[in-house]
Amino acid sequence: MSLVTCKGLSKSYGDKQALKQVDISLNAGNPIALVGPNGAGKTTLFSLLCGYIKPTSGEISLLGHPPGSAALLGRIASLPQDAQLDPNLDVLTQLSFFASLQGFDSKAANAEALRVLNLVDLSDSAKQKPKSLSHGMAKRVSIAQALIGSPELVLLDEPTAGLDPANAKKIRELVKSLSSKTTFIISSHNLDELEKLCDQVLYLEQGQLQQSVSMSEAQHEDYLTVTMQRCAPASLINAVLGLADISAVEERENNQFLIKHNSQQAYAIEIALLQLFKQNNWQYKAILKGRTLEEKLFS
Ligand SMILES: Nc1ncnc2c1ncn2[C@@H]1O[C@H](COP(=O)(O)OP(=O)(O)OP(=O)(O)O)[C@@H](O)[C@H]1O
Repeated sequence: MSLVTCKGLSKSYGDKQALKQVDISLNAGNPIALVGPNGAGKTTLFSLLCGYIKPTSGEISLLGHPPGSAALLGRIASLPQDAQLDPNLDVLTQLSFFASLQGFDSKAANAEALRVLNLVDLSDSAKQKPKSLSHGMAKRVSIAQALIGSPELVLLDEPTAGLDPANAKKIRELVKSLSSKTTFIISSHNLDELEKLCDQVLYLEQGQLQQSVSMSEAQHEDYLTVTMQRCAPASLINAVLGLADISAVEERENNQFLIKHNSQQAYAIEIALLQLFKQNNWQYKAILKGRTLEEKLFS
């Protein structure tokens, strides 16, 4: 069964049309990215999926049910961009309360709250009140809240925004580790992060779904992306262009080069590149099959 289906989905706020005729069909599986510039309609789409707001026109089905239906209780959850914790209740009490709203009895609700706190590595903070938590810890508590009841679908609106790299990494690892049972849809402006996590990327712009990119297809593309330590770009470009089956080499930021080839066997190009680097004593940082997400979306 399709996890999420949207047909002709539109949403207007007064005369501002935030979403325009969006069609989406998503299946359960690896995390899915939702990308787009500020104001593109990402939060509006999440709010519609959660049933917080109603579409102006069009249809939405989640696991075969309309948003907000009782059949979805505990099966879908979200981390809103501006998620707030109750300042008066300690973390464990509020998570237990949310678990009890899902039907857990008091003992099970407590156990479930501890389970999700453990998932976000905050068991030791169970008795803390939100004001004593750092921004990163508070975000992790909100993510824990979204994980109560092990939902099948979790919508994360900018889950790592404002987090330091170590906390952001923890969130990514958590998402990865839960991905076999839960499908995450993640809205973020951090393309590097999404690239690490997601297989499919939805790109919204001015309320319209402009692209749906599959990251796994990248491996079948005729591109390699090479990031060098330090090098003379002109020499590198000339030398790579001199290899067999190379049709173009373009320089990008930070010593990154996009290499387009027309070989059926990408590995032959990789070997030739490594030999070239050795001959010239050039050090590389990374070789990526295909193009980066940024390249796919914006070039
Ligand atoms: N409650 C509202 N009333 C009026 N206009 C709104 C409302 N919510 C959103 N909008 C408008 O709808 C458009 C889409 O907003 P939305 O918040 O969905 O974008 P977004 O992609 O999530 O942006 P960001 O990346 O900045 O979070 C914007 O032009 C925004 O100003």
